[in-house]
Amino acid sequence: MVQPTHERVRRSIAQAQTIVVKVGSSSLTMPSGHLDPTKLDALVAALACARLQGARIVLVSSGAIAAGFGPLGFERRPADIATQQACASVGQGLLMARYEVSFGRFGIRVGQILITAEDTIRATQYHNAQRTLDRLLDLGVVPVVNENDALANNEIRFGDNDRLSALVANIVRADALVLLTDVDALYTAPPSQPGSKKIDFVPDVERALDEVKVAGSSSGVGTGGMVTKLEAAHMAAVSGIPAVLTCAANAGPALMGDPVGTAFAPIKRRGSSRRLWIKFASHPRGVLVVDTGAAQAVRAGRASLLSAGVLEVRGDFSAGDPIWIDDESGHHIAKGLSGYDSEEIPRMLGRNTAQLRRFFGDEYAHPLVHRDNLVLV
Ligand SMILES: Nc1ncnc2c1ncn2[C@@H]1O[C@H](COP(=O)(O)OP(=O)(O)O)[C@@H](O)[C@H]1O
Ligand SMILES: N[C@@H](CCC(=O)OP(=O)(O)O)C(=O)O
Repeated sequence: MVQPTHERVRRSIAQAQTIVVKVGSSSLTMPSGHLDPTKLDALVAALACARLQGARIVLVSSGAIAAGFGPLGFERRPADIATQQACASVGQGLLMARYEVSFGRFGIRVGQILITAEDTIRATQYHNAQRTLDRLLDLGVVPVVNENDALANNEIRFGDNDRLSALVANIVRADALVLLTDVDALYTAPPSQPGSKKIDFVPDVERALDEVKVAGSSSGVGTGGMVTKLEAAHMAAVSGIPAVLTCAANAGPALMGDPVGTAFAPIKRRGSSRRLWIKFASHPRGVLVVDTGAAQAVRAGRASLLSAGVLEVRGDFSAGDPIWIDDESGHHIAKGLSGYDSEEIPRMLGRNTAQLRRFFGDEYAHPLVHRDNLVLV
C-alpha cells in the first residue's frame, strides 16, 4: 500500500461517509463528577452539522462514571469497581438524557448501544451489534456507544473507550476515526514536560509507538491517557482507517479535514475486527506450548493449531478464552481463542485428528485454535 500524504489523509477524513467519533470523559464532565452541558452541547453542534450534511456518525462516548459520581455524593472518581459500576449506571442515564435533548435541537435521534469486549469477539453478538448499528445509521440515527460498565466483567473490560472505538470503527466499516480528548494533539512527550512538541501527522503509527513518549491520564476523570489513544490509532491504521486526534473544541474543523490535531495515516488494508481484538485488546488466560513443527506452521501463517503439535497446557481457561501460543523456549508466537476448556486439553495433546475422533468422539476432532481465531504477535 502506498503511504498516503498528510494532505490526502485529511482529505479522506473530510470525504468520509461513515465516521466514528470518540469523546473522553474530561471533554463532557466537570471535575466535580457532573455533566458539563455547555461542553456536551458544543460537541453535539459540531457532530449534528456533519450529520445534516449526510455523514453517518457513530458517537463512542465516555463519561458515564464521571457524570455519575457527583450525583451519588462522591467528591472524586471512586477507585473500587463496584462503586464505579454503580456510578456508571447512574451517569449513563444522565448522559443519554442530555444527548437526546441536545441532538433533538437539530431534529436528530440518538440510540444507545452498550457493548462489552465479548460482543466484539463472539460471532453472534458481533453480528447483532453490526446489524443494529447498520440499521440505526440507515435510519439517520446517531448511535451513542459506551462500554456496558455496569455489567462488564472486570477481567476483560476495556476500561477506556479508545480501543473500543477502533473496534466499533471496524464493526461499522468506518472511513475515519476521530478521537476527541482534552489535549489539542499528540505531542512528542506529555505536554506538561518542557520541550514536548506537537505532532501534526503520523505517517507510520508503528514507528510513533516507539518514538513518542506517552503517559496515562492526569485529568482525574479519564482512564487510558495517550497510551490507549495511540493503541486505538494503531488499530485503526492496521485496519485501513485514517484517524485524527484532537481536543473536543476542534471537532468541527477535524471533521472538515482542517489540519487540526494529529492525523494518522492508514498503514494496511482492512482486516477483521475479531482478529484485531485478539491481537490488541484481549488478555490471555493461559498458554499452549507447541513443538518446533507446530511453531513453524503457526509462524508461516494461515495454519490452525492442532493438538498433535501441542506439548503442554498452562492456566485455567474456558473454550473461547484468549490464550498465548508459546514455543518451547517460552517466546510468545501468537495469540488465539481456545477451542476447548483447559481441563479438556491434556488428554488431547500429541494426538492426531483421527485418534481424537476415535477415542473421544467428533466434538474433539477440531483444532485447539482455529486459524480464524489466531493472530501472530
Ligand atoms: N505524548 C502525549 N501527547 C499528548 N497528551 C499526552 C501525551 N502523553 C500523555 N498525555 C495525556 O493524555 C491525556 C488525555 O488522556 P485522558 O485523560 O485519558 O483523556 P480522555 O478522558 O479524553 O480519554 C492528556 O490530557 C495528556 O495529559
Ligand atoms: N466507559 C467509561 C469510560 C471510562 C473512561 O474514563 O474513559 P476515557 O475518558 O475515554 O478515558 C465511562 O463511560 O465512564
